Amino acid sequence: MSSQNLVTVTPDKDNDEIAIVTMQRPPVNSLNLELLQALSKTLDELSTSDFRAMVLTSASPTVFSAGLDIMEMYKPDLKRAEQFWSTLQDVWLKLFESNLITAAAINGHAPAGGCLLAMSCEYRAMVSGKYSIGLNETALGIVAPRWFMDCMLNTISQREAEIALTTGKLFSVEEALKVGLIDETAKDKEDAINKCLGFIEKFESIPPLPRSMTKQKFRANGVQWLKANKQADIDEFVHFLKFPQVQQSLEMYIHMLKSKQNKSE
Ligand SMILES: CCCCCCCCCCCC/C=C/CC(=O)SCCNC(=O)CCNC(=O)[C@H](O)C(C)(C)COP(=O)(O)OP(=O)(O)OC[C@H]1O[C@@H](n2cnc3c(N)ncnc32)[C@H](O)[C@@H]1OP(=O)(O)O
Repeated sequence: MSSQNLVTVTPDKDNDEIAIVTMQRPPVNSLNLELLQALSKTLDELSTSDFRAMVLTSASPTVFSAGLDIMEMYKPDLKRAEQFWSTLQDVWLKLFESNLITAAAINGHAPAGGCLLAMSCEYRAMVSGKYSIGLNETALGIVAPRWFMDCMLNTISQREAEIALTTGKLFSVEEALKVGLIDETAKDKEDAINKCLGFIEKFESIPPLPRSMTKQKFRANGVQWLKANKQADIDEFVHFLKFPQVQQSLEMYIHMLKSKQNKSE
């Protein structure tokens, strides 16, 4: 699939000022460099378009996004790894600070980087079912970057966030609702999108500029550190990929994911 098709943007059928942004990198929307570049380009285009709101969702029936593509971190080409991390930083900053009203229709699992994308939006509706969402990095033997943590702190309480991050917790849909990691549950993807549209409707009579400036002021503390430390953060990521124990943890995790599949065949 060409990178142009990795993300699609379609106007909502009843309101052409709302963009439905769909990630479609089968099977699980894992965020590789190309998907991140497509998201980054989409966010640039949306920022200069007539759209005033967006709903982020996925074309997969069971996965919103499986997070970062592990293969970008396992035995990586270090130049590509730098570009990968820098693009992830850009996507996060563009989405977290977007002038648009942003909502996530989480139609399946959203671990790690998938949870980051959802938390970067202003509102989350998640389809009920045996899905999970959270920042599970420590369970993989890796450490969520500080700005992932800041993003979680913009969503749930410091205490819940610290326990969730240190334990690598993946929340069930019900647990996520209880701590406020998601705002509402939905019966299916269409219902999740409708709930996002309901959230967006709240701003019907609010002028866009004061709205987005207020949002950005609220979010300024969360982005401050990354903006001041972009290169140091990339260097740390690349340095961290060189640790043998990190590569070993990733290798074990990849085997675990593959053997899980073999068992169910
Ligand atoms: C110690 C020193 C510290 C110094 C600190 C420095 C700080 C540096 C910062 C580093 C931080 C890095 C941050 C990372 C964030 C991330 O996002 S890591 C990714 C985490 N993601 C996951 O854990 C999810 C893994 N996937 C799953 O759990 C499941 O796939 C699913 C629940 C999402 C879906 O399940 P199911 O529908 O049953 O599909 P599967 O059969 O499992 O998968 C299908 C297919 O996709 C492959 N796959 C799944 N996830 C990924 C992925 N994330 N990346 C790449 N590939 C993935 C899976 O292997 C299957 O492949 P095959 O069909 O077998 O080929």
